[in-house]
Amino acid sequence: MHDSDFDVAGRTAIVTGASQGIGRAIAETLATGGANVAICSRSMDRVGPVAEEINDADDADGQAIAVECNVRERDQVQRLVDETVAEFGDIDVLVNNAGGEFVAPFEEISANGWQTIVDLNLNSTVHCTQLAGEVMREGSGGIIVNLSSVNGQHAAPGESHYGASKAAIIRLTETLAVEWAEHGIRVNCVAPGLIQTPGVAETLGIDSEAMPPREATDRRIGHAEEIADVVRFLASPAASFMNGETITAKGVPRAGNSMSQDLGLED
Ligand SMILES: CCC/C=C/C(=O)SCCNC(=O)CCNC(=O)[C@H](O)C(C)(C)COP(=O)([O-])OP(=O)([O-])OC[C@H]1O[C@@H](n2cnc3c(N)ncnc32)[C@H](O)[C@@H]1OP(=O)([O-])[O-]
Ligand SMILES: NC(=O)C1=CN([C@@H]2O[C@H](COP(=O)(O)OP(=O)(O)OC[C@H]3O[C@@H](n4cnc5c(N)ncnc54)[C@H](OP(=O)(O)O)[C@@H]3O)[C@@H](O)[C@H]2O)C=CC1
Repeated sequence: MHDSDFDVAGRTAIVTGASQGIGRAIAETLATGGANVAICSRSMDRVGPVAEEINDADDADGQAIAVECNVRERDQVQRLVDETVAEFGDIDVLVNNAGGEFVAPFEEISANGWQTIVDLNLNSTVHCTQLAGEVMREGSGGIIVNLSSVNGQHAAPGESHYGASKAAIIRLTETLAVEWAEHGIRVNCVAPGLIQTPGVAETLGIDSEAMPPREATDRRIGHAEEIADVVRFLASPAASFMNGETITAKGVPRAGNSMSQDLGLED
């Protein structure tokens, strides 16, 4: 009989952008599964308490450290990598989660506005992957999970900069899966649909108290934990034959078939 192995216990994972939302849920899920997590955000005041909560939780076997790191700054990413190795000895898993956007028509996005979103989503993923990847290539390999978006798979008005950066992450994932296979590194991607997070709540004013449960299959917004569970699968031996893939997790969108309808950008 085959016994599936979804175990992440004893692994060391970096999760970027983990002070709230999807990143926080990923860190908590991996730590509950016994992984040690190095989590970062731009503010120690915001990410520090998340690490404390993980370390104090009875149901989380893994340990957490918090690092203040703006992933747009390569030297700060190097510090994140160095502090992770100093604390836990290695890096087995990298989750490139930090990201964000503003919604604006293409003609209204300034050169700096475009650069900001490409830096935040794509170039940050490059910095983290190159610097953590160096540790993985010199060691015994590793697993990289990137956060794209359904807006990286399909067009949505107001999302040209975000969509382009998230689409590029999908192609980067596919390319690195091929280039780094010989180093024992698997690289995969998750493309979430609309997920209830503080970032989205702020943008769309969605009330988290009114969230339908995970069991609900009809049109709804997703829970951050529903993305975290996909990441945990990709970070586990159960996903050993997954490489260069993008898993879409979008349920049935609330307003129809696209996130832009949810955002009121399309009829
Ligand atoms: C929502 C559904 C899909 C979900 C996706 C998610 O990721 S969900 C969760 C994700 N959560 C979030 O996304 C969190 C919410 N978003 C944010 O925190 C920020 O908007 C940011 C991270 C995107 C940029 O922050 P920052 O402090 O680094 O940047 P800054 O303020 O210094 O501006 C830099 C440039 O951008 C320009 N610009 C900025 N806004 C607009 C606009 N509305 N219109 C036009 N332009 C705009 C600004 O004018 C400036 O250019 P300028 O004038 O110098 O030529
Ligand atoms: N929510 C959704 O519907 C969807 C989200 N996604 C993607 O999932 C990821 C997480 O989104 P979500 O949880 O909603 O986002 P939130 O805005 O709720 O949280 C973003 C997290 O990233 C951190 N962060 C932002 N900028 C930086 C930076 N420069 N350096 C380090 N950390 C940073 C924030 O921490 P702090 O402010 O403390 O720095 C925060 O912890 C993003 O990549 C997003 O594009 C994709 C599809 C849909």
